[in-house]
Amino acid sequence: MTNRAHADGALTLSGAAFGYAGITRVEGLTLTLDEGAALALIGPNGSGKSTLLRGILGLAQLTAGEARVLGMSPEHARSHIGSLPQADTRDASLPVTLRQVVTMGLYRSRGALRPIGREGRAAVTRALERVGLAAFAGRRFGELSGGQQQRGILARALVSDPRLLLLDEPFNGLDRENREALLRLVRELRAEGRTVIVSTHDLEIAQAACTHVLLLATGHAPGEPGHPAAFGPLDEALTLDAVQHAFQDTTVELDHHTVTTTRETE
Ligand SMILES: Nc1ncnc2c1ncn2[C@@H]1O[C@H](COP(=O)(O)OP(=O)(O)OP(=O)(O)O)[C@@H](O)[C@H]1O
Repeated sequence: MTNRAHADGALTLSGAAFGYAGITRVEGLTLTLDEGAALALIGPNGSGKSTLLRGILGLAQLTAGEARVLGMSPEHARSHIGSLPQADTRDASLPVTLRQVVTMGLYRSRGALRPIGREGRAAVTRALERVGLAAFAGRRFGELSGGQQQRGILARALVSDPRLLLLDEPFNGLDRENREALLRLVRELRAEGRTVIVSTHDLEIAQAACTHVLLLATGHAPGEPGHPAAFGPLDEALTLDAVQHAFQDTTVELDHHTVTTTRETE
Protein backbone atom coordinates (compact mmCIF):
# COMPACT_ATOMS: atom_id res chain seq x y z
CA MET A 1 0.00 0.00 0.00
CA THR A 2 1.23 3.52 -0.72
CA ASN A 3 1.88 5.50 2.44
CA ARG A 4 0.49 8.95 1.74
CA ALA A 5 -1.34 10.20 4.80
CA HIS A 6 -3.72 13.10 4.26
CA ALA A 7 -3.58 16.19 6.43
CA ASP A 8 -7.35 16.15 6.78
CA GLY A 9 -7.44 12.47 7.71
CA ALA A 10 -9.23 9.48 6.23
CA LEU A 11 -12.64 11.01 6.83
CA THR A 12 -13.74 14.52 7.70
CA LEU A 13 -17.41 15.32 8.16
CA SER A 14 -18.59 18.84 8.99
CA GLY A 15 -22.27 19.13 9.81
CA ALA A 16 -22.82 16.37 7.25
CA ALA A 17 -26.16 14.70 6.55
CA PHE A 18 -26.90 11.90 4.12
CA GLY A 19 -30.07 10.53 2.58
CA TYR A 20 -31.88 9.53 -0.55
CA ALA A 21 -33.95 11.56 -3.04
CA GLY A 22 -33.57 14.69 -0.94
CA ILE A 23 -34.77 13.03 2.28
CA THR A 24 -32.17 13.10 5.07
CA ARG A 25 -31.79 9.78 6.91
CA VAL A 26 -28.80 10.56 9.14
CA GLU A 27 -27.63 14.04 10.18
CA GLY A 28 -25.46 16.16 12.46
CA LEU A 29 -22.20 14.37 11.66
CA THR A 30 -19.05 16.28 12.57
CA LEU A 31 -15.88 14.27 13.04
CA THR A 32 -12.34 13.65 11.84
CA LEU A 33 -10.89 10.17 11.61
CA ASP A 34 -7.13 9.79 11.08
CA GLU A 35 -5.70 7.28 8.65
CA GLY A 36 -4.88 4.01 10.36
CA ALA A 37 -7.83 4.28 12.77
CA ALA A 38 -10.58 1.68 13.03
CA LEU A 39 -14.02 3.15 13.62
CA ALA A 40 -16.89 1.07 14.95
CA LEU A 41 -20.21 2.39 13.74
CA ILE A 42 -22.78 1.27 16.25
CA GLY A 43 -26.50 1.91 16.46
CA PRO A 44 -29.90 0.29 16.35
CA ASN A 45 -31.72 -0.66 13.13
CA GLY A 46 -32.61 2.38 11.09
CA SER A 47 -30.18 4.77 12.79
CA GLY A 48 -28.42 5.30 9.47
CA LYS A 49 -25.26 3.18 9.65
CA SER A 50 -25.57 1.84 6.08
CA THR A 51 -26.63 5.26 4.80
CA LEU A 52 -23.49 6.82 6.27
CA LEU A 53 -21.32 4.08 4.71
CA ARG A 54 -23.02 4.64 1.35
CA GLY A 55 -22.54 8.39 1.77
CA ILE A 56 -18.80 7.87 2.27
CA LEU A 57 -18.81 5.96 -1.02
CA GLY A 58 -20.76 8.73 -2.74
CA LEU A 59 -23.72 6.36 -3.20
CA ALA A 60 -26.08 8.15 -0.79
CA GLN A 61 -26.69 11.85 -1.24
CA LEU A 62 -24.94 14.48 0.89
CA THR A 63 -28.00 16.54 1.89
CA ALA A 64 -26.19 19.05 4.17
CA GLY A 65 -22.69 20.00 5.29
CA GLU A 66 -19.42 18.70 3.90
CA ALA A 67 -17.73 15.33 3.50
CA ARG A 68 -14.08 14.70 2.57
CA VAL A 69 -12.82 11.16 2.16
CA LEU A 70 -9.02 10.67 1.94
CA GLY A 71 -8.85 14.38 1.18
CA MET A 72 -11.26 14.06 -1.78
CA SER A 73 -14.95 14.19 -2.52
CA PRO A 74 -16.62 10.82 -1.83
CA GLU A 75 -17.09 10.20 -5.57
CA HIS A 76 -13.40 10.74 -6.29
CA ALA A 77 -12.29 8.67 -3.30
CA ARG A 78 -14.34 5.64 -4.35
CA SER A 79 -11.52 3.94 -6.26
CA HIS A 80 -9.40 3.97 -3.07
CA ILE A 81 -12.12 2.34 -0.97
CA GLY A 82 -12.82 -1.35 -0.52
CA SER A 83 -16.34 -2.10 0.57
CA LEU A 84 -18.13 -5.10 1.99
CA PRO A 85 -21.88 -4.59 1.64
CA GLN A 86 -24.41 -6.17 3.97
CA ALA A 87 -24.77 -9.91 3.30
CA ASP A 88 -28.43 -9.64 2.32
CA THR A 89 -27.63 -7.29 -0.57
CA ARG A 90 -25.54 -9.87 -2.44
CA ASP A 91 -26.55 -12.30 -5.11
CA ALA A 92 -25.03 -15.70 -4.32
CA SER A 93 -26.80 -17.39 -7.25
CA LEU A 94 -24.54 -15.89 -9.94
CA PRO A 95 -22.80 -18.67 -11.90
CA VAL A 96 -19.28 -17.40 -11.18
CA THR A 97 -16.25 -18.82 -9.39
CA LEU A 98 -14.76 -17.35 -6.24
CA ARG A 99 -11.74 -16.20 -8.29
CA GLN A 100 -14.05 -14.33 -10.67
CA VAL A 101 -15.84 -12.65 -7.75
CA VAL A 102 -12.54 -11.45 -6.30
CA THR A 103 -11.33 -10.31 -9.75
CA MET A 104 -14.37 -8.00 -9.95
CA GLY A 105 -12.72 -5.95 -7.19
CA LEU A 106 -10.00 -4.95 -9.68
CA TYR A 107 -12.42 -3.59 -12.27
CA ARG A 108 -13.43 -0.78 -9.93
CA SER A 109 -10.09 0.93 -10.40
CA ARG A 110 -9.11 -0.38 -13.85
CA GLY A 111 -12.36 -0.56 -15.80
CA ALA A 112 -13.90 -3.83 -16.97
CA LEU A 113 -12.39 -3.81 -20.46
CA ARG A 114 -8.71 -3.62 -19.54
CA PRO A 115 -7.13 -7.05 -19.19
CA ILE A 116 -6.03 -7.68 -15.62
CA GLY A 117 -2.69 -9.25 -16.58
CA ARG A 118 -0.23 -11.23 -14.51
CA GLU A 119 -0.02 -8.59 -11.80
CA GLY A 120 -3.79 -8.53 -11.41
CA ARG A 121 -3.97 -12.32 -11.21
CA ALA A 122 -1.25 -12.30 -8.54
CA ALA A 123 -3.21 -9.67 -6.56
CA VAL A 124 -6.29 -11.90 -6.69
CA THR A 125 -4.29 -14.87 -5.40
CA ARG A 126 -2.80 -12.76 -2.57
CA ALA A 127 -6.25 -11.50 -1.55
CA LEU A 128 -7.58 -15.08 -1.50
CA GLU A 129 -4.60 -16.24 0.57
CA ARG A 130 -5.13 -13.38 2.98
CA VAL A 131 -8.65 -14.56 3.80
CA GLY A 132 -7.60 -18.23 3.83
CA LEU A 133 -9.48 -19.27 0.68
CA ALA A 134 -6.74 -19.87 -1.91
CA ALA A 135 -7.71 -23.54 -2.11
CA PHE A 136 -11.30 -22.62 -3.05
CA ALA A 137 -10.48 -20.23 -5.93
CA GLY A 138 -12.12 -22.42 -8.60
CA ARG A 139 -15.26 -23.21 -6.61
CA ARG A 140 -18.59 -21.79 -7.65
CA PHE A 141 -19.32 -18.87 -5.33
CA GLY A 142 -22.88 -19.98 -4.55
CA GLU A 143 -21.62 -23.38 -3.32
CA LEU A 144 -19.46 -21.88 -0.58
CA SER A 145 -20.70 -21.62 3.01
CA GLY A 146 -22.02 -18.27 4.25
CA GLY A 147 -18.80 -17.59 6.17
CA GLN A 148 -16.67 -18.45 3.13
CA GLN A 149 -18.77 -16.19 0.90
CA GLN A 150 -18.27 -13.41 3.41
CA ARG A 151 -14.50 -13.92 3.31
CA GLY A 152 -14.62 -14.06 -0.49
CA ILE A 153 -16.37 -10.68 -0.64
CA LEU A 154 -13.78 -9.37 1.79
CA ALA A 155 -11.04 -10.56 -0.58
CA ARG A 156 -12.85 -8.69 -3.38
CA ALA A 157 -12.73 -5.55 -1.21
CA LEU A 158 -9.01 -6.05 -0.49
CA VAL A 159 -7.75 -6.93 -3.96
CA SER A 160 -7.28 -3.34 -5.13
CA ASP A 161 -5.10 -2.50 -2.10
CA PRO A 162 -7.58 0.06 -0.67
CA ARG A 163 -6.60 2.72 1.85
CA LEU A 164 -10.06 2.76 3.39
CA LEU A 165 -12.27 -0.26 4.06
CA LEU A 166 -15.97 -0.02 4.76
CA LEU A 167 -17.46 -3.17 6.27
CA ASP A 168 -21.24 -3.22 6.74
CA GLU A 169 -22.22 -5.72 9.46
CA PRO A 170 -19.43 -8.13 8.46
CA PHE A 171 -19.80 -10.28 11.58
CA ASN A 172 -23.48 -11.09 11.09
CA GLY A 173 -24.08 -14.82 10.85
CA LEU A 174 -20.41 -15.79 11.29
CA ASP A 175 -19.45 -18.70 13.51
CA ARG A 176 -16.80 -18.26 16.18
CA GLU A 177 -13.89 -19.33 13.96
CA ASN A 178 -14.78 -16.99 11.07
CA ARG A 179 -15.43 -14.20 13.53
CA GLU A 180 -12.01 -14.58 15.17
CA ALA A 181 -10.34 -14.69 11.73
CA LEU A 182 -12.12 -11.48 10.70
CA LEU A 183 -11.17 -9.74 13.95
CA ARG A 184 -7.53 -10.68 13.35
CA LEU A 185 -7.70 -9.37 9.79
CA VAL A 186 -9.17 -6.02 10.88
CA ARG A 187 -6.27 -5.61 13.33
CA GLU A 188 -3.74 -6.51 10.62
CA LEU A 189 -5.24 -4.05 8.14
CA ARG A 190 -4.97 -1.28 10.69
CA ALA A 191 -1.39 -2.22 11.51
CA GLU A 192 -0.65 -1.69 7.79
CA GLY A 193 -1.93 1.88 8.06
CA ARG A 194 -5.28 1.30 6.39
CA THR A 195 -8.40 2.86 7.85
CA VAL A 196 -11.31 0.58 8.64
CA ILE A 197 -14.91 1.59 9.30
CA VAL A 198 -17.07 -1.29 10.46
CA SER A 199 -20.75 -1.19 11.30
CA THR A 200 -21.90 -3.64 13.92
CA HIS A 201 -24.53 -4.23 16.58
CA ASP A 202 -21.95 -6.02 18.66
CA LEU A 203 -20.15 -3.90 21.27
CA GLU A 204 -17.71 -6.73 22.02
CA ILE A 205 -16.45 -6.67 18.44
CA ALA A 206 -16.01 -2.92 18.58
CA GLN A 207 -13.93 -3.27 21.72
CA ALA A 208 -11.86 -6.10 20.28
CA ALA A 209 -10.88 -4.49 16.97
CA CYS A 210 -11.52 -0.75 16.92
CA THR A 211 -9.82 2.43 18.11
CA HIS A 212 -12.80 4.79 17.78
CA VAL A 213 -16.57 4.60 18.00
CA LEU A 214 -19.44 6.52 16.49
CA LEU A 215 -22.72 5.73 18.23
CA LEU A 216 -25.80 6.56 16.22
CA ALA A 217 -29.29 6.92 17.67
CA THR A 218 -32.55 6.75 15.72
CA GLY A 219 -34.60 9.92 15.23
CA HIS A 220 -36.77 11.25 18.04
CA ALA A 221 -39.95 10.48 16.11
CA PRO A 222 -40.65 7.90 13.39
CA GLY A 223 -39.28 9.11 10.05
CA GLU A 224 -36.82 11.55 11.64
CA PRO A 225 -33.16 11.10 10.73
CA GLY A 226 -30.66 9.28 12.91
CA HIS A 227 -28.01 11.34 14.69
CA PRO A 228 -24.78 10.80 16.66
CA ALA A 229 -25.07 9.93 20.35
CA ALA A 230 -21.27 9.92 20.84
CA PHE A 231 -18.02 9.96 18.90
CA GLY A 232 -14.41 9.58 20.06
CA PRO A 233 -11.70 7.14 21.08
CA LEU A 234 -13.42 3.92 22.04
CA ASP A 235 -12.51 3.92 25.72
CA GLU A 236 -13.84 7.48 26.14
CA ALA A 237 -16.91 7.47 23.93
CA LEU A 238 -18.35 4.00 24.55
CA THR A 239 -20.02 4.77 27.87
CA LEU A 240 -23.17 3.25 29.33
CA ASP A 241 -24.92 6.63 29.08
CA ALA A 242 -24.14 7.00 25.39
CA VAL A 243 -25.11 3.40 24.68
CA GLN A 244 -28.41 3.88 26.52
CA HIS A 245 -29.09 7.01 24.52
CA ALA A 246 -28.42 5.22 21.23
CA PHE A 247 -30.21 1.95 22.02
CA GLN A 248 -33.50 3.07 23.47
CA ASP A 249 -35.73 0.19 24.51
CA THR A 250 -33.28 -2.58 23.63
CA THR A 251 -31.02 -4.73 25.74
CA VAL A 252 -27.28 -4.39 25.24
CA GLU A 253 -24.22 -5.62 27.06
CA LEU A 254 -21.21 -3.51 27.89
CA ASP A 255 -18.30 -4.58 30.11
CA HIS A 256 -20.44 -7.47 31.41
CA HIS A 257 -23.29 -5.10 32.37
CA THR A 258 -26.59 -5.83 30.73
CA VAL A 259 -28.43 -2.63 29.99
CA THR A 260 -32.14 -2.61 29.29
CA THR A 261 -33.53 0.79 28.54
CA THR A 262 -37.16 1.58 29.06
CA ARG A 263 -38.09 4.56 26.90
CA GLU A 264 -41.09 3.78 24.68
CA THR A 265 -40.61 5.38 21.28
CA GLU A 266 -43.92 4.62 19.61
N1 LIG B 1 -32.15 3.20 -0.71
C1 LIG B 1 -32.92 3.82 0.18
N2 LIG B 1 -33.88 4.70 -0.20
C2 LIG B 1 -34.64 5.35 0.71
N3 LIG B 1 -34.55 5.17 2.06
C3 LIG B 1 -33.64 4.30 2.49
C4 LIG B 1 -32.77 3.56 1.60
N4 LIG B 1 -31.97 2.78 2.35
C5 LIG B 1 -32.30 2.99 3.64
N5 LIG B 1 -33.30 3.91 3.73
C6 LIG B 1 -33.91 4.41 4.98
O1 LIG B 1 -32.92 5.11 5.70
C7 LIG B 1 -33.08 4.91 7.11
C8 LIG B 1 -31.75 4.42 7.69
O2 LIG B 1 -31.50 3.12 7.17
P1 LIG B 1 -30.07 2.43 7.23
O3 LIG B 1 -30.15 1.16 6.43
O4 LIG B 1 -29.02 3.41 6.89
O5 LIG B 1 -29.98 2.11 8.79
P2 LIG B 1 -29.04 1.08 9.55
O6 LIG B 1 -28.65 1.75 10.81
O7 LIG B 1 -27.96 0.62 8.64
O8 LIG B 1 -30.05 -0.09 9.86
P3 LIG B 1 -29.80 -1.70 9.86
O9 LIG B 1 -29.02 -2.00 11.09
O10 LIG B 1 -31.21 -2.22 9.89
O11 LIG B 1 -29.09 -2.02 8.57
C9 LIG B 1 -34.21 3.90 7.27
O12 LIG B 1 -35.37 4.64 7.62
C10 LIG B 1 -34.35 3.28 5.90
O13 LIG B 1 -35.69 2.94 5.65
